[in-house]
Amino acid sequence: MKVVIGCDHGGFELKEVLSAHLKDKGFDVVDVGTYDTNSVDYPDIAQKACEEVTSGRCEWGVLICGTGIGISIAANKVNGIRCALVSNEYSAEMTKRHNNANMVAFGGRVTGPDLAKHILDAYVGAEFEGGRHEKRIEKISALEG
Ligand SMILES: O=C(CO)[C@H](O)[C@H](O)[C@H](O)COP(=O)(O)O
Repeated sequence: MKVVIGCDHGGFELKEVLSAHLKDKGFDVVDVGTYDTNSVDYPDIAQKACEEVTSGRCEWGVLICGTGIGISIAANKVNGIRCALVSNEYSAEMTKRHNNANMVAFGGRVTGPDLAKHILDAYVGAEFEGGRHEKRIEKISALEG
């Protein structure tokens, strides 16, 4: 399965860790940058990564900035993207089960690499439940511009 990963300079180190982790788990990882710690603007990276998902080229994606806040705010402006900022395993699991989030965001300056890998695994291992949650997601989509 193809997935996308992207980060700004504040998320670069964690992106390298999570990208390698996803590859170890057998994912085909599309890395849209950034590729070093030079300063970049997270909305540009969010836009590139979201295009991979909304186009259907990638099934879902991971975004990382310093806190995960800016890049998740930017991603959630893109029609069709439901990006959850996750800092614990329960939320990561539930955002797949209830929100069918197609992107998850991390704070590279907030969440350590080992915890981040566990959180990502919780998201990857969960399934969307459908049912009553479908209608709620439809209502989220109806809010899109
Ligand atoms: O968007 C953010 C804050 O919500 C991210 O943490 C950014 O990575 C951060 O703002 C970048 O800050 P910097 O001082 O330019 O490194």
